[in-house]
Amino acid sequence: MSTVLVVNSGSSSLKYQLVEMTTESVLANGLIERIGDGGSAGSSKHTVTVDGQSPESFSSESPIADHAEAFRVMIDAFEKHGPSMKNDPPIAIGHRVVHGGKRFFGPTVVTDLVKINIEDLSELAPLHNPANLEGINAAQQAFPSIPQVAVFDTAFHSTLSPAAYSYAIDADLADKYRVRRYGFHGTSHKYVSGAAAEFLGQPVEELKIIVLHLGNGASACAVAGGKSIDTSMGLTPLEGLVMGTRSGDIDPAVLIHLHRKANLGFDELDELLNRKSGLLGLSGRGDMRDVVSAANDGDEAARVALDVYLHRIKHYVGAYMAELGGVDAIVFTAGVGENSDVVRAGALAGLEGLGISVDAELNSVRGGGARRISPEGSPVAVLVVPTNEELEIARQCLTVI
Ligand SMILES: Nc1ncnc2c1ncn2[C@@H]1O[C@H](COP(=O)(O)OP(=O)(O)O)[C@@H](O)[C@H]1O
Ligand SMILES: CC(=O)OP(=O)(O)O
Ligand SMILES: [Mg+2]
Repeated sequence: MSTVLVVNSGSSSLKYQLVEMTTESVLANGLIERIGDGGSAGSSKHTVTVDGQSPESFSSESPIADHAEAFRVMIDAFEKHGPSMKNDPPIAIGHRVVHGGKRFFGPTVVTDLVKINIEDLSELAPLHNPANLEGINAAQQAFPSIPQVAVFDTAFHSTLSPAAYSYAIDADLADKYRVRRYGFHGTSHKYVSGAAAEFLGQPVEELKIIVLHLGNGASACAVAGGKSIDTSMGLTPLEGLVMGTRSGDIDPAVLIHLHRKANLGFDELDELLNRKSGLLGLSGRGDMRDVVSAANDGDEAARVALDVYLHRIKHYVGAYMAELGGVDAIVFTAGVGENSDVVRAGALAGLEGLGISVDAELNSVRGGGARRISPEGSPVAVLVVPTNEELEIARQCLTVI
């Protein structure tokens, strides 16, 4: 049996999936949360699913100090509940790495030099790259003879033109300090645009698609003929759409103004824009479910937060239609995009003149796989396509080992 283990290490979590590659079926997956959160509760949560089943005994709560320990806990779970990694090891371990800078354009077998480069790029993705590297180190320790493969969020956007990726600042300074737009969530944008084309029964090479990845982090991507031509995140995963706690687009002069007038230093400004802005900053709630329910209850700040969030999405849809010269499909994905009918309807409201509309009944359907939510015969297909970054990472692993 050929399996690939996919590891997605977040700052405080480790998500994993064991995929059988001939059928692309998921043999087991799991989520370990609150790693290193040794505070008052002192417990981390581990949920495992094997063959689609998650009996009570598979979940456990006990403190997990770091990603190395989380990795051991995962291996133990495989030994206890199967499939055993020791008896039947995976042919590769694939890792999500968020920032690949200008060095990595495709899936890459991890060497010491690759690790040095990932570490070097940590300053451009401080919330993500250090955790990704910890996951790689833990996997190498546990399985020294299995190839580790890094799959970068930035890779899919390596097709951006200089017009799309350049900031209009001093060119020498930009070059020296690697300042340009890189884009993120590329593994998701690639998977989702491919799956959307498959759903429509048309070759992706012939389609113009706008993917709206709306999760905790959120980004839009214009995909022409299967290639990313523009995306809303930039040097770091901060630019673009409004997110749970990140501001997205902002006039850079706001920083200078707040530095001078409110006496905020750079670390405070970093913290402000990355962790205390977005939906949280506007309304005191970072989770879209809470924002929508508060807005429904008449909370004015929540209403404004939702409106700013929707306004920004619409702004990018219009921009990307212009860049693509039209659009065949607009695709919603990730936690908010897959689950919130309110966001989907609101983001595309009033665009009927551009051939874009959402059918209220189709939009209200919950769950399931890829589906169409635009009315029959509507010129632009509006779709919901669940993302599967793990499967895409597993597929890409096979291309390099
Ligand atoms: N029914 C829902 N309505 C609105 N938002 C939802 C719903 N279910 C999940 N979400 C949102 O999805 C987000 C998580 O998305 P996800 O793609 O899992 O994020 P990430 O991978 O970045 O952690 C949560 O912050 C939550 O706001
Ligand atoms: C790049 C990024 O923002 O990732 P996430 O949505 O997982 O935070
Ligand atoms: Mg995500």
